[in-house]
Amino acid sequence: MASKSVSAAAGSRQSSVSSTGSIDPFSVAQVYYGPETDFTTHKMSNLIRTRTLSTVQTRSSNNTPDYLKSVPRRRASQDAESLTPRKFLVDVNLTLQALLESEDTDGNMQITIEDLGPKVLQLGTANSNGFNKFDIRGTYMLSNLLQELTLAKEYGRKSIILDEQRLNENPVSRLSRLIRTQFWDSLTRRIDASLLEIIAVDPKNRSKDQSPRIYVPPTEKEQYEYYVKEASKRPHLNLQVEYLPATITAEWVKSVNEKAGLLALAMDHVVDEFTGQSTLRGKPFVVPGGRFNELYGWDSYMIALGLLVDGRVDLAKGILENFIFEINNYGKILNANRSYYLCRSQPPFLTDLALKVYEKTIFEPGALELLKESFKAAIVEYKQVWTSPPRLDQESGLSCYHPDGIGIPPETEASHFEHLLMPYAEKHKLSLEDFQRQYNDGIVKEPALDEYFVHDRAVRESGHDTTYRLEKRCANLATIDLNSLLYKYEVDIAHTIRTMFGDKLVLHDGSVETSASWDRRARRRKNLIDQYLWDEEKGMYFDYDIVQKKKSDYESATTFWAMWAGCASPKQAARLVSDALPKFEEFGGLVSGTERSRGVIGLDRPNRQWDYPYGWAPQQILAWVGLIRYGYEEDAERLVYRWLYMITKAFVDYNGIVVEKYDVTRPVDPHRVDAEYGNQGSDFKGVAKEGFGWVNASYTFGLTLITSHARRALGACTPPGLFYASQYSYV
Ligand SMILES: OC[C@H]1O[C@H](O[C@H]2O[C@H](CO)[C@@H](O)[C@H](O)[C@H]2O)[C@H](O)[C@@H](O)[C@@H]1O
Ligand SMILES: [Ca+2]
Repeated sequence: MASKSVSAAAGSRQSSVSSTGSIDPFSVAQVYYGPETDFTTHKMSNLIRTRTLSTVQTRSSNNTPDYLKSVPRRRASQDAESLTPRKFLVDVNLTLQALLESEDTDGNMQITIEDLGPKVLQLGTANSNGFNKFDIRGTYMLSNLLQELTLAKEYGRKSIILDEQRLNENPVSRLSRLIRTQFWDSLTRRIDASLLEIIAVDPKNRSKDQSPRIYVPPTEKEQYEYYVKEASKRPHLNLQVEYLPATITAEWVKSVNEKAGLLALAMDHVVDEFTGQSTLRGKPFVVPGGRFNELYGWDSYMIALGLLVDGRVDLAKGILENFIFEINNYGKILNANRSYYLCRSQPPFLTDLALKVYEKTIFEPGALELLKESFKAAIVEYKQVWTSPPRLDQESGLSCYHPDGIGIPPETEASHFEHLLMPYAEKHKLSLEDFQRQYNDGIVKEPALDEYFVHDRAVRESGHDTTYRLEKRCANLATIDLNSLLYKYEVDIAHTIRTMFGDKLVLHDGSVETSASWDRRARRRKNLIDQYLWDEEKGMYFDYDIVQKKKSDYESATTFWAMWAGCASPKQAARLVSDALPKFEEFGGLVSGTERSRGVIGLDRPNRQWDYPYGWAPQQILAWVGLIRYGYEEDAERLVYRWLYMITKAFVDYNGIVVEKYDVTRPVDPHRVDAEYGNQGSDFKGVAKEGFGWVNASYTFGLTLITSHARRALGACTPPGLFYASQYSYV
């Protein structure tokens, strides 16, 4: 590990105050509301004065605050005609109070289209010393005002000069700017002392023992000593540092469910800039957000796509290095790095991530070495996780999601299994809580439940937790999703070994890999996918049930993953576009599964979040890339537009909201999802600071796939039907 010196903050933050004292109206909150721009402490008249100033008023009124008395002001009458952007002089607390009182009529600390206020508030201009008033009108501007005031208050500001441009910014520019300059930073974590207070927090942990805990692999002695030392420096944290056993079994994982903890990740040796001593620093990564405050498997891949567009290669690389660490120390890329996820993985995307990071770092020292380490790790993961028992179905040669584990997944929301477990609790005359404990401890035996949880854990490994597609049978399904991803691994490994490593890659155990065997694996898997998963009559792929020995009939948007991976023939791709796509295309993009496949829902059969009518970012991204790969650019662009429109519209109408998933059939409030644990990302007061990882990424990435014309239409919130009707007569 190379020595680096510790730098203070994440790379994207720069001062936006120029030498003349003027501030970029779109600078990050930290700068915009930071001490540099505080005109009450600095005499920064340029912050207030607009450049068109022609006549200066020197007279101060009696109620002019002291800090403004020396400030030159423009002739009041010019404000109304000014072509230059306005600046407002705002008393933060008073304005915030007035704004919430009149506009947040439902009292949820957000200003949305559901609030019934007058939708107008006056602000005084800075040049007139607040005398000339202008209307701030409409939900979008008022909610932006709420967001800005909330931030200003958090930065301790009592008064601010606020650029009108910050309130009426094009929503596409605003959202992509916030993602780029703020959301990624808010979601960035590293596992080390600098962030322990934040990263140790686990809203999913319901165990009695709530002490923060970190588990360290037995071979990482240096990390262990580091954490022990850091824990002793922070006794208030009560951080428990523990070694993991050399062999991790399902029994052991279950045994620590009441002592849940973080799992250590990759670290660098660095020189502490304050002490000059060598120390460790965690490699950064980005969490999904909401209740998900750890490094996730497939979320991270999607997030990395956005990071790479936004120039945050450091973070994408950190994710990659942490994945390699996980494979080398935990045997797999984990569902996420908490103890209760130790037996479980998630959909694999490592080879594609490694190639994308390599493309962006090609001229950096160590780039090829990192690519090599990534591919060595991917081969180990492929062989030991995805194509070994119990995940490999020997008979078909295809793979299934099928993690190990015992008992009830402890990370789920408390009520998730109530409906399922209540009859068992009644049968054993136990309270629900006692039944759960006794069942987990093996005191009461219920083989049917054991079987249920094998599949439930598999559902969670699939990332599609939960859906009627997979319930009660996931471990028996050779899914089109997983097998497409494994095909992509095989193709990537063959190609990379051949073109980058002289057709020879020596693994850590000394074994040698060449491209030929990976070419063969890919060819074989394509044949198996055609044989077991392709339905010629329906023109799409389905999952294959290895026990019932027949295809499932659930229509899932994962059918398009075959196009992403490149394992569909051009003819199959054409059928997917003509026959399957119309089944999934909804107002806001692709729906996870069709309504017909989901079936009737009701009190006894509640909605599942990965079923109709919900749409998820990874489904959109993989389909877009797949469609483009086969030349269906128009279809891809239309789907991108639908998805981005839905996100933008919710962002505009609902106080800057960006959530985990959307109801793609609802044009008005698509963020409203109450299935399972609700929607992550919606629970904020005043201002959203994180969005949600993969949705942020889908936005950033999606914008690279549409024309500038479409981007302009999006900024004007032009509904998809209207936008495409203006372009193509057939829509
Ligand atoms: O706690 C319930 C489940 O939550 C996770 O699943 C959901 O969020 C993940 C993070 O965004 C995402 O990867 C997954 O696709 C979502 O369904 C977690 O992964 C599950 O294991 C967990 O049981
Ligand atoms: Ca409200």
